[in-house]
Amino acid sequence: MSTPENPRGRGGELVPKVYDGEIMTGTDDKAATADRRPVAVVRRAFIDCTGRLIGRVRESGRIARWRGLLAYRARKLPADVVRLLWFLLRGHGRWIVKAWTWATYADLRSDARQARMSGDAQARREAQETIRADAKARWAKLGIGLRRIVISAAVLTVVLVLLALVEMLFDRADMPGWLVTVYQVRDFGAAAVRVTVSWLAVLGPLGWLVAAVWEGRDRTPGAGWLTQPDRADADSWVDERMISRALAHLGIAPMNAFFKNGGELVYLTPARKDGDGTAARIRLPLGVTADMVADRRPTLAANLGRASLETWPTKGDEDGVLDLWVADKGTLQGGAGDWPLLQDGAADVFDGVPFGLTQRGLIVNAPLLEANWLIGGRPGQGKTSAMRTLLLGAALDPTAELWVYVMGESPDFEPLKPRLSRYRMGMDDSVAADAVAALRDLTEEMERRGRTLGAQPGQPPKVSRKLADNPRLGLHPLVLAIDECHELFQHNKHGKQAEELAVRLIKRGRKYGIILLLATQSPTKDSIPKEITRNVSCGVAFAVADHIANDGLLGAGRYRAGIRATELRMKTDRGTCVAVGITDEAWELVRTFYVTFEDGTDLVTPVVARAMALLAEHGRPVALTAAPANEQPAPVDHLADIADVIGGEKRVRTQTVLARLIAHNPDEYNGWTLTDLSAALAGYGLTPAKSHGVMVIRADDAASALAAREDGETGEDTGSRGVLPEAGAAQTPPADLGKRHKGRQQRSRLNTPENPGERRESATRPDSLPGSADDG
Ligand SMILES: Nc1ncnc2c1ncn2[C@@H]1O[C@H](COP(=O)(O)OP(=O)(O)OP(=O)(O)O)[C@@H](O)[C@H]1O
Repeated sequence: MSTPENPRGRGGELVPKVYDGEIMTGTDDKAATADRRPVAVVRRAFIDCTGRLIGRVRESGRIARWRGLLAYRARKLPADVVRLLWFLLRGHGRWIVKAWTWATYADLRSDARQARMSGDAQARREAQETIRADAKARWAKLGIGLRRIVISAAVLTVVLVLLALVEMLFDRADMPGWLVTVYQVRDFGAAAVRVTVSWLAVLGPLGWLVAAVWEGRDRTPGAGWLTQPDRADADSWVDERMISRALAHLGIAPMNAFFKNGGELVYLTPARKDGDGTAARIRLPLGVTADMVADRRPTLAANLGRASLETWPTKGDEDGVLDLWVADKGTLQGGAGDWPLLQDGAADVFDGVPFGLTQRGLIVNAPLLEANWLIGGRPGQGKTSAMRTLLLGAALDPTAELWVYVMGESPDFEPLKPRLSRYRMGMDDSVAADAVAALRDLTEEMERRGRTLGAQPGQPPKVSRKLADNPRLGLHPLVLAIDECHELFQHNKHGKQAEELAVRLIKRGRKYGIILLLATQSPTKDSIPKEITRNVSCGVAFAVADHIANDGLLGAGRYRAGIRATELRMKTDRGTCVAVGITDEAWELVRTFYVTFEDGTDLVTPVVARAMALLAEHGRPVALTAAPANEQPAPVDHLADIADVIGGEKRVRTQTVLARLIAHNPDEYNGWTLTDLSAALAGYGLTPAKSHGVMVIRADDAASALAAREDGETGEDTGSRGVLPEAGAAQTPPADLGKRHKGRQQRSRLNTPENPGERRESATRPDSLPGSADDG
């Protein structure tokens, strides 16, 4: 080995310098082989082992972290000591306050004060009585405790003095056995007390100090400050302490006061990992509501070191309960990935179809059965794609039938065409007319399904998978999707009807496997009827401009409750939506799956091809519901309707008849005027008559016209049943009219119970209505 003075070793070779305390890991082999004495061998082995150990220690990241942590705490030691001293002082202060509160009944008096301030005399009286009763009880308890101690001490002293006197007079050897045992117990007790007292002299003050520091500790939960060197790991770590601190700096006055007075937040659910983030449920202090926190979302997000979109303060079960979900940093930026059914697989509409990934990183199986959807957002944010994904899912269920209406020029659904039994796209009125016809057909289909269900054994309350599988029943899932639906609801001619029919379907179609999917850019109260917004079960909002659009899609009060799609950024958050009703949670932040159909990439067509193959495999046609798209609805029988609305009355004012007709069949009669009614009556050879100065339609006349028409029809062949009679075609009714047309006959009979003969006569003279003698 060389020395600093002699860098050359014993053999004259150059060897590195060695300083005191340096561990020689790379010991010179030659030197090692040279010295084979046992001491030198052991020394070399020791050096070798420790060297390796240190090397390993250096490699271990965990230990390195601990070393870093300890070094950090060592640096912080002076500050920690000051902090502990402060806790010690504050602990004593808090004890004094507690003792004072106890002695002066400050707690009880504050109840009384609150009652007085709220002007509740009864509560105040009760609080004062409680003070009196409680105060007595408190001191009484103290007195009883003290008395017990004094009595016990006196008894013990007497016993000990007696024992000492007896021990002075008698030798222990002469004492009876039981007395000796008593002395032994006394001696043992005395020894125990001595030991305890000697320990207490040391442990007592120490315990006192610890208890005082504990009492004076920071009341914010968690002991993160002990181990958390800095906020470098705040990306994935949100604990109660961080949340409390973030809430304490929101600038909400009652919250500030609460923290200033040493208040502690109650964590109904402590911060815990929840998917790709952290969730906590917090009871807020007096005077603070969850809405107030939601309103300060950007500040809260900044305090937690997150983006606004990653911070979700929402209202819990009550206004004073805050549900907070904070995403792990950056996790919401990635897309949802490939749609699970993109390459293979089928879907079952009864189980839902894959729609997207929630903030918890779970796949949402979107409910379609017993659900209706309203999807909205600003242009280009992913509404149509989301609707298409839902339809693609439904297409992979061979029992589902799909109808699509696009109220604009857009090719988004073109590739689905082979799988759609009804499809119209465009901006012209005929598309709106067809969409309304589809809604009307669906309402009729709904009635039919109601009857079919009612006829099933056990009268099942709703369509089940088993019933849907039976093609003869026609109870399969039927999905109607309308893209840009605001164009339809705002249509000057068809809008009103569309609204009424859609509302009826949404309210009642649920049980019958009829599903409505609506997408819109414009979810305002003018463009989407309120009844629709109120009744859809699944609301989906992509980025929206304001709280009106937000609540239009997600339901009233959602914005205030912190469920806000306004936080979603145009473009940046394209494909991400806030949804309600699609899971059991109050809301979900969903990154929707995207099945590409743009820029020459078409992943939709292969899925549709698979859907077609599935249909073929199950032997199911594309169109299962009877009415083909171009079928004209049966013409409305105006005469029958007029007779119907006259009901059991002898005559009814023309205005009333018109109003009743509109109520009876708004689709047909909305927009009719008295002139239209007169024209229709004239078509049957009827003219309104004057009675008591007003124009009326007589029940007799209507019945006669009907009877005359029926009579004429019996002579015709069946192919002409729908043809309306000519004006002059009213003929004498046959004598057996009542027998063959029970419903009409009953109505006629009710119309003129007192004079059936006259009725028959008047029916022979349809042109004699004005000024008819029977009006008197
Ligand atoms: N889930 C998604 N993931 C990624 N990109 C998406 C997603 N959804 C939509 N996009 C992108 O956004 C574009 C617009 O989508 P889409 O046509 O569905 O929007 P929109 O809201 O219906 O627009 P508009 O109101 O103009 O009809 C798509 O072409 C696609 O590039």
